[in-house]
Amino acid sequence: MDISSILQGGYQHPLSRSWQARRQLTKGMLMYPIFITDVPDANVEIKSLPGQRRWGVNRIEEFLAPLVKKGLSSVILFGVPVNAVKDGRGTLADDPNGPVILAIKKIRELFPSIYIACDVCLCEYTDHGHCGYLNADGTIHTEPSVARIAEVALNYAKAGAHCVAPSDMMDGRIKSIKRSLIDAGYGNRCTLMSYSAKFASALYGPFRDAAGSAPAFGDRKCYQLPPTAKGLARRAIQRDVGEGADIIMVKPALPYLDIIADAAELASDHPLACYQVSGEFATIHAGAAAGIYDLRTMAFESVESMLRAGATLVLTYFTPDFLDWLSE
Ligand SMILES: NCC(=O)CCC(=O)O
Ligand SMILES: [Zn+2]
Ligand SMILES: [Zn+2]
Repeated sequence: MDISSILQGGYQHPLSRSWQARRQLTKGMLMYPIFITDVPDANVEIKSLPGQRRWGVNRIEEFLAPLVKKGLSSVILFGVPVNAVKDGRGTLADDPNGPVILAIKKIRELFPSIYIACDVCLCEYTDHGHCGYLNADGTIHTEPSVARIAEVALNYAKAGAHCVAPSDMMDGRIKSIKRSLIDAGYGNRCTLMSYSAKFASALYGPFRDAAGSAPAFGDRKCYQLPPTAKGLARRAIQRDVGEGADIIMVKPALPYLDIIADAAELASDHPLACYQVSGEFATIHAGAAAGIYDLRTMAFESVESMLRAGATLVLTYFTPDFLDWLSE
């Protein structure tokens, strides 16, 4: 055989196979999405997300302590009001006695090593379930939405969040959040991670069930990106870099690897996150349960593909599993 034909000599050993990766999955790249409810003692199974639960603030220690021991380094918080009454402005989002603010303080106190990010959006807290304020005709009213989202983000920063991550997709919110963080003295104390390219995806189904955030009417297609929209995604990424985002995110992850690769090129000097969303996680579980593949092998393949595309940080419900698998 010709010299130039032979590749297999380069990956015949597990170690030389590991060198083929530009970037290896490590525990520090994993950010774990967690659901905190306003029922302080809650520990409730989320049926649509295998192994995931809604926790009350009083249960955070028992929930996180074993994971911290295994090397958990960061979480992203989602508040789930189940008792309180929602309104049009999402008052519950930054209620000083609401689940997110209380959880930030509790985690800072119990686990000072954990990096705490907070999802910032209004959909879990508004009576209409949309991510911003609405005009009478149901369209998004951008300016007051952005002002309110910036207010919520600042209140999370004041409570001690290391990172605020707006997922609402309102135009101009990155600039507005950055400005309000700086003006309040948090510019150098809080990271701004933008869900820059968040697509209107079928894969959020289990999350809406978990967080109670399904829109009461209509859909999110006028603010989340159309799945076909490579150009809009590239423009959103460039805009958010220009508006002061510290981290860029693409979401969902596996069906949008080309967008991750685009973001790696357009925001090459930024950390790049991707979110393996609820439907991706549930699908991998369902496929494994159906005997299509081995769960662990598929979980690694999915996340390693994201790293190959350019991600440096992965938000995933597989985090507890990876902490086990990466410890072996
Ligand atoms: N802001 C979070 C979502 O919109 C959904 C995430 C998921 O489906 O896991
Ligand atoms: Zn939302
Ligand atoms: Zn959301």
